[in-house]
Amino acid sequence: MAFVAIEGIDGSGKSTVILQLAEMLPKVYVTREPSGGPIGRLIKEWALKGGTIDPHVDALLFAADRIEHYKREIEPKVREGYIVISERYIESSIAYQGAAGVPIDFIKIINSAVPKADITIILDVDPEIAIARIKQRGDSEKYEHSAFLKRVREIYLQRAREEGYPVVDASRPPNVVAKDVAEIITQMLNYRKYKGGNSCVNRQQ
Ligand SMILES: Nc1ncnc2c1ncn2[C@@H]1O[C@H](COP(=O)(O)OP(=O)(O)OP(=O)(O)O)[C@@H](O)[C@H]1O
Ligand SMILES: Cc1cn([C@H]2C[C@H](O)[C@@H](COP(=O)(O)O)O2)c(=O)[nH]c1=O
Repeated sequence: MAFVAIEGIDGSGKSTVILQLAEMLPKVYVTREPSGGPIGRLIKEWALKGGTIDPHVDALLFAADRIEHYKREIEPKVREGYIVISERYIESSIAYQGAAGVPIDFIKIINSAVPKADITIILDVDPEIAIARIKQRGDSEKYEHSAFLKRVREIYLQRAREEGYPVVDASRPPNVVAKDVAEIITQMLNYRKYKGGNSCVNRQQ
């Protein structure tokens, strides 16, 4: 049916919003990156725990995980008629590995084996708020530092301007954020229907 990517810095509220979207929209399949596959597990258990020595390696691992994830899980579920909602996709690599110093053209090339999501939505929040939320949650990962997340946020916002991605103010209460995101998805899906057929909103990189 359609493939939606929900993006944003750590602690922006992606998991919280996606849980609510699954109640608000019909026939939703929820997934995330890093995926639950072997490369995703390697990322979670090794790369995100500080195992890699160069951010190009992170970029390559995330791209490899994504290709497997898209071909094994996302594409089949879209074909079965689901609205597939992924927490993170290509824009996460552009924002995080870009902020870590990997050239964006390199990231685009290694991700060129998979299409862009039909709909990409950025949840935007000040990194200080996000960090406070993460601290409350009680765990902390490699990228969860204010200065780094500021750079990640800037790249997300720049990409939103360039690509026309909707940006949602995620500093508001979760149910308000989820309602906005559900409305954007519904409107974009209706527009797609009106334009005719199942063609995707944007498939180029
Ligand atoms: N809109 C909100 N207002 C206040 N707190 C929120 C909001 N959304 C989420 N939270 C809380 O902030 C914390 C992080 O939320 P969540 O896990 O949904 O973020 P995330 O973007 O998925 O984070 P990560 O990328 O690190 O997995 C959780 O404790 C959650 O309850
Ligand atoms: C897909 C992807 C993820 N990351 C980073 C972003 C987060 O810090 C972690 C994922 O963990 P979370 O459960 O979402 O907190 O990985 C990245 O740097 N590049 C990527 O492509």
